[in-house]
Amino acid sequence: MRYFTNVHDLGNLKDALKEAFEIKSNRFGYQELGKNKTLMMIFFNSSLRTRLSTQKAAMNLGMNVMVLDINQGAWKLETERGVIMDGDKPEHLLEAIPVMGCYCDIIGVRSFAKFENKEDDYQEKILNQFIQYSGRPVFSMEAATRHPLQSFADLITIEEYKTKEKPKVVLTWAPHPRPLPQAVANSFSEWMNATDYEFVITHPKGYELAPEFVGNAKVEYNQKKAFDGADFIYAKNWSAYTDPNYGKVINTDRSWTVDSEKMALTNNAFFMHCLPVRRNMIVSDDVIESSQSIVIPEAANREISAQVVLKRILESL
Ligand SMILES: CCC[C@H](NC(=O)CCC(=O)O)C(=O)O
Ligand SMILES: NC(=O)OP(=O)(O)O
Repeated sequence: MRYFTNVHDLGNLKDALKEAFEIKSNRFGYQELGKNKTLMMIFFNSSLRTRLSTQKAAMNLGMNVMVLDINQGAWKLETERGVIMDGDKPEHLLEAIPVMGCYCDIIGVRSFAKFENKEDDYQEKILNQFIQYSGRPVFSMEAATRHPLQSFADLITIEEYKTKEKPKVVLTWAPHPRPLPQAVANSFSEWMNATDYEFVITHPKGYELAPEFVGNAKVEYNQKKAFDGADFIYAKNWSAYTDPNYGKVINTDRSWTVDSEKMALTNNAFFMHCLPVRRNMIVSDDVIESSQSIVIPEAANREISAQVVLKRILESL
């Protein structure tokens, strides 16, 4: 595997899950693979889990790791071609990318949607320049439209906790004060649609995700109906996708916050969220602190999803 940007790059999901569970019980068993190999992690946006879990996964595999926060310490980067660079950006992405590629064997990139140009975001303009110009294998640490390391960890977690072969999984929108990317919701939907789970997406009107991510999911505008009989509740905020509201907050209705009254409608569902989470906006304190909340094991599985991906890329070098 040379690139990891979406669910299809992993191939057969059952095989990937088998490999994940094997690694989880033997995470230091492949240190020769990463010996004298360097991972470079490039962040255009903040991170805790991705930053720490991916570094840990690389160290488990015997790799060296370098981390670069583009907006702290590195030169501000011009990303538009043809621009006269007489402003506050001394370096162009088209030099910086191949230079970074000189110093490592594998590159991870985090570059959120900017909401300035929907086409640029949904064509993954930044991530694809790293793929095109770095000369190295590249994986996404959350790009404009997907967060595959998160979604793979989410799938591992559901497989660990499910009590039936085909659980009912509900992705629910919840309110947030800022315009957040659709990436986590898109990606979770893409991965859930690749399983044989019963998958439902619930959100207010106006928050429809792009059709290519909704796929065959059932869309239910009534959150309480969606929660009925659910085995897993996956909460996430996202900003509007459909024009003319792309990247906008069009609803902050706190009746969509996941609370214990709503969780009581479910089949004693587990609560999931990728974190970081805005308590009492997305979810009430008592729900995220309840015995049904699996957000910490979910975050712990980020080390495993990253290690499967890095191991497969190392094996292809
Ligand atoms: C893994 C999630 C990363 C990001 N989350 C945020 O940017 C949260 C920022 C905030 O709550 O102000 C998102 O929603 O895509
Ligand atoms: N879930 C996740 O990717 O967290 P960070 O943004 O903290 O990396």
